[in-house]
Amino acid sequence: MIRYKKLGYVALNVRDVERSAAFYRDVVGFTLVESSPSTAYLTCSDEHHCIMLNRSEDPGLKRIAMELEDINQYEIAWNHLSQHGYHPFEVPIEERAELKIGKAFRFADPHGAVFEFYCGMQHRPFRKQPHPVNISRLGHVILNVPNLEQHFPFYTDVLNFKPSDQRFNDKGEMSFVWMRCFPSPYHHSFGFASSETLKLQHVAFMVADINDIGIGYNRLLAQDVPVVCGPGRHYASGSIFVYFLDPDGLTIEYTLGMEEFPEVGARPPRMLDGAPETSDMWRSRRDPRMSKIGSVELMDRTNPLVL
Ligand SMILES: CC(C)c1ccc(C(=O)O)c(O)c1O
Ligand SMILES: [Fe+2]
Repeated sequence: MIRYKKLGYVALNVRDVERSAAFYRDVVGFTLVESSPSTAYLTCSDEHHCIMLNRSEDPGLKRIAMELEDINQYEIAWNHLSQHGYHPFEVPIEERAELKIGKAFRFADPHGAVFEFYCGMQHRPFRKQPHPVNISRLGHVILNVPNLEQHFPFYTDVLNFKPSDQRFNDKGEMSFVWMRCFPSPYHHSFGFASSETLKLQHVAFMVADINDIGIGYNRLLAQDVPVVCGPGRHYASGSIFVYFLDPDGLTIEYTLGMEEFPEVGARPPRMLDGAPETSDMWRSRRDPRMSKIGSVELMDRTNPLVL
């Protein structure tokens, strides 16, 4: 089965790369590594990037990139996906050189969303730029997806994601699942919400301590950034959160603290209640603009190399 190091980076489509790069650097707390009118790379560690911004008229998710545990996983993952009828294709060396990543391939999940699996990213011998909010890592990506229950086995059996918790509706259908990319310990790197349409619901960044939540929240308010929910506390992972909107209206979450799972002997997934307290034990108000914007770019099957 496929083994991962982590959720590696998220590629977002934004209308104005320069505007968004400045927002993610100055407001959110990332270090800007490289920027052009078409693409920007930002980081929160000594790796080259954990966010890539791509110019597009349709803001949302371009792709999700997972770092495999090691080079041995490349062939294992390639073969496994091929055997299950998903058709991986290699990322050409010129593009890998731009992305500063090792061997990599891409494929589309059952909804058409683009995943990239790569082996290692260049490290930079620089410290990150000091910022009042200390972001420690890319946390998770949540997608709204149609036919969740039907496609759930793709994420468990093919991708080897493990469910940490699930929620069911009154009809007994799965309405939400939080999943970790094995053997990453974090409660979830992905969440899938049952929905009529495919959409990026939000992207979360983990911060270092409670002061980052408080300082970050007050900075968002002071800079007139729409805070759309929180501060609050999730029941599932136990994390403390604040959600806000980026310049395109994409929903971003600062999150702190998350249950961690051992590789062996992890607790089974829980069935969680559908009450609002499951989402937020503190019951903070949710702004209707939350998670309204966020297209998911689909795999261009006619010309995969342009992705
Ligand atoms: C309300 C959203 C979908 C949600 C719920 C729970 C958690 C968590 O337990 O960490 C999240 O991160 C969420 O974004
Ligand atoms: Fe979240």
